[in-house]
Amino acid sequence: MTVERRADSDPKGSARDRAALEEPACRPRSQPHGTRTRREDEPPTCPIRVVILGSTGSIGRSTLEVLSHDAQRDRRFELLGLAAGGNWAEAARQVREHRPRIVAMHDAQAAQRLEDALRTEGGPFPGRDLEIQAGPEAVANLAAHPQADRVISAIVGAAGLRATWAAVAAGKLVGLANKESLVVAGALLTDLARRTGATLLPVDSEHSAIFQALASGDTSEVKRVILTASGGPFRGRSAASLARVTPAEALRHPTWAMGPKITIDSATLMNKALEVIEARWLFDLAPEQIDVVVHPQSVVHSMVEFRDGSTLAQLSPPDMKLPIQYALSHPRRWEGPCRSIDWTQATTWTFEPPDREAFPCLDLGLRALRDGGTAPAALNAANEAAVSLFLEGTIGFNDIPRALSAVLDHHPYDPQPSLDRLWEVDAWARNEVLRKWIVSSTSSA
Ligand SMILES: NC(=O)C1=CN([C@@H]2O[C@H](COP(=O)(O)OP(=O)(O)OC[C@H]3O[C@@H](n4cnc5c(N)ncnc54)[C@H](OP(=O)(O)O)[C@@H]3O)[C@@H](O)[C@H]2O)C=CC1
Ligand SMILES: CC(=O)[C@@H](O)[C@H](O)COP(=O)(O)O
Ligand SMILES: [Mn+2]
Repeated sequence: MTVERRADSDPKGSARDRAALEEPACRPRSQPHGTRTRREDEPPTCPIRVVILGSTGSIGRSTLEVLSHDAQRDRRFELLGLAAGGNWAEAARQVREHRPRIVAMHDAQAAQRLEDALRTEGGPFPGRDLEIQAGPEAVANLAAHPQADRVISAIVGAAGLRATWAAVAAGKLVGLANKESLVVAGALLTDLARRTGATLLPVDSEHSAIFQALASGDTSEVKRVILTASGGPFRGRSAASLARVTPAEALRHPTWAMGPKITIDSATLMNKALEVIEARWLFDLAPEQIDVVVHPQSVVHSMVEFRDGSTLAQLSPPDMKLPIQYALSHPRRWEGPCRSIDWTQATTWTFEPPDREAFPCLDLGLRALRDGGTAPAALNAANEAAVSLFLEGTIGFNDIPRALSAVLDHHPYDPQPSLDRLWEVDAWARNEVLRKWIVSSTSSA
């Protein structure tokens, strides 16, 4: 019998069950951030009102699939609101199918197009059944909505920080996919969570795996965590052979279907660099306690090695709906749309060290983590700018790490930046990449 069933039949559960449910998010006994609140100590009260930030993206759409599956069975979730950037057509489709009460579009014109489309096509009627809001403040307000029980933060890039910040400031349970929030402002965001009682529940598959494996222990008992990396589409290739790879080739991820920015990050291994920094803040680990191993099958999502020599891992077929659902149901586990591993099939899982020469972004991330202060924010902004330039064909694949290295060498370092300072450095780094790399690519053309 599972803990879940016991707790259902006896609302108070056994002493052991109650202790299990009292484990706070991300730091089973000694929290890295967030103070334990009564809300976290208890199983979620249904229906759980959900807000999805970045609903039109890959994680956003997977979250809606989790909610759809639930709507046909258990009705444990209720969709309160959606936020997106500019894709009004997808937002309109989502509104018709999922009937949120609020939609916030970052782009004001997109909000108007959405409203026009819904008025002409029928369905939820703007102003009566549906509130449509526009602009970055509307997105942040939705993230902090008083009726939101859980907020899935899945806007891509540093652009997601403002809404993540608003949700954390409002003391929410935040399912965090937007790793860049922690990369840019990990110290400030986790400090804010500690003060407001907010909880960051990892959605990123590796961090969800670590979080799940940690349930049996305590971060003070952890020797190290090992993040798995697929190795991306160019695993096994030399640096020289990567010089002329195209965006289309880099977008062909071997195991995951994701948005374009994170897919390029996977190809450069920058995604793993960002994830090392994310793990540092989620689990309050020293940089030396975070390792990376390449596991091309993406079934073992990460491992925790404890002091006694035991290693625990979390395994499942590669499908983001599982960590998303766990961030929505934690501390419970519910039936959902994900299948489990088929143990009747002969299979081989392999592990190998990452190639740090061909993929220098990994070590650039470690360098930024060790430097601390503004370094990770500068690195992240430079990466966002460089990935955009690569995707539009302006720079080559190997120019991405070159651009990041140049920004780390020259950025105006501040060891203890305020949030405003971090935004200044973010703008400086983007500008630096555009200035230097666009000028050099046009002069060499
Ligand atoms: N995809 C995955 O499997 C995984 C993703 N992640 C992380 O989750 C986040 C989202 O990734 P993914 O879903 O792949 O990205 P996508 O590119 O697929 O989606 C990005 C979403 O962000 C929205 N958006 C962009 N800018 C803004 C803005 N300024 N205000 C409001 N919304 C905005 C987009 O809206 P619109 O399209 O309407 O403009 C879209 O809904 C990233 O941080 C990524 O690293 C982590 C682990 C796995
Ligand atoms: C699904 C997920 O969590 C991604 O961050 C994934 O890890 C990307 O794959 P890589 O391991 O190739 O970076
Ligand atoms: Mn990941």
